Amino acid sequence: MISYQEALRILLENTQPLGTERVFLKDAVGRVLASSVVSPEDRPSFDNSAMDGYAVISEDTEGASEDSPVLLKLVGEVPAGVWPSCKVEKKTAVKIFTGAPLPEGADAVVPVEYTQEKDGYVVVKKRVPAGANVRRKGEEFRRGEILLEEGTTLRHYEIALLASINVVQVEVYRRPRVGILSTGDELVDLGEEITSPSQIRTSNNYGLLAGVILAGGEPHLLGIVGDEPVKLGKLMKSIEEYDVFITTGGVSVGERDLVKVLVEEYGVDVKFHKVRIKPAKPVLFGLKGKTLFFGLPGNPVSTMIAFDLLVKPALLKLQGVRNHVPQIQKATLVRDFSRKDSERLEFVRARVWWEGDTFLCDYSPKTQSHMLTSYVGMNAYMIVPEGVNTLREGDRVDVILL
Ligand SMILES: Nc1nc2c(c(=O)[nH]1)N[C@H]1C(S)=C(S)[C@@H](COP(=O)(O)OP(=O)(O)OC[C@H]3O[C@@H](n4cnc5c(N)ncnc54)[C@H](O)[C@@H]3O)O[C@H]1N2
Ligand code: MOO
Repeated sequence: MISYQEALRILLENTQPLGTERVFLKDAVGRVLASSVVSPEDRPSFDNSAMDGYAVISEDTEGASEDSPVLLKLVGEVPAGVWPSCKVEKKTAVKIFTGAPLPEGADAVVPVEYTQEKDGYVVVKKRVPAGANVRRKGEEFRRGEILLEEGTTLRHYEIALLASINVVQVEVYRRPRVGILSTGDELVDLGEEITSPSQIRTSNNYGLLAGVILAGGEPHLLGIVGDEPVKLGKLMKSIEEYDVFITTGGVSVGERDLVKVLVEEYGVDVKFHKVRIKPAKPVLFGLKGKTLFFGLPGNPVSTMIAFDLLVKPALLKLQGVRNHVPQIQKATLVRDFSRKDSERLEFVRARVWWEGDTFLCDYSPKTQSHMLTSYVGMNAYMIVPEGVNTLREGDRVDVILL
């Protein structure tokens, strides 16, 4: 059985970014840039005021204070959006508003709070050095400068920046199309009637749907199949219509475990089956043509963990995200943890929080792989290394934020 690191390596080696497309900026939220964006202009594009106040020649304010103010003649006014028609000359000032272009001759702005207007003059009660409260042309960035690198995920900050340089459409990686299929004779879909006490409600396909959306993919629910070879065969033949195909259940060692048989019958080239992780040990990964095929274990927590640790990094890499591997942080454990079996790297649902300047970690009392409530109120996985049975209060532990 291979380690998680080895599984991740094999998976990412077989995962390459998808093609690209152009989308309108308003549809690009959460998408990943497929080419770097270069600025077509300087920002600011002209010298302008950072404050409401008076544009002045800084030297004219020399020595100005509350007790000995200086008097400057008011020669005009520039609101934002208007190009100044007046000039600032020695011993004069121009009334100016935030964002308005700095008139010729001025090199500083006195905020309105330190002034008083009187009979066509401004009383200046504070000295301002050259450049004070002025936003210089090109001080933020220059025309021709790379503003956003290829591989950047577009959050609201990047969308605002792109709008500010008039990017109407943007080149992004295609979203992965993800087929999601639940297998199991015992499963009953949402809203359908349970007709026998041995049946259970499906949750994996809906959990995966949500996970795929949050990871930037486009989920396609393919429903549930039990022991229905014709339906299953038809679905398995459609694998290559998707960039990623996920099944849940039937991947373990039981005689009735379908997926293992199916991958052979339908020509999935299996790259690994079983990883030394807990839960989700029986996870299977392979390729059918260019499609990434994941057989996730049926236990609901195992499905979620296999998704977070393997499927999600692949989805991110398919979209061109640079940092696609789960990021590990350190936290201080607040309570002893112990387990009997130490063969596998274990991912325990946990909660992390700051207390003063210490990042603390506690874990869910529910550690088993059929208990979805083990996620309730939790925001991290606490990682228990292979070969370790006990973690002590005060130990620094590895955590992955959910
Ligand atoms: N003899 C052994 N038995 C098992 C082993 C093993 O090594 N030897 N591994 C165990 C581990 S670990 C896991 S995880 C499970 C995974 O098994 P399968 O992937 O074959 O999953 P199923 O048997 O089909 O189902 C397991 C469990 O999950 C429930 N399930 C399935 N699909 C859904 C769904 N869509 N929504 C909600 N719950 C679902 C199913 O009813 C079962 O309770 O195998 C262990 N066995
Ligand atoms: O790996 Mo199973 O996922 O332990 O429950």
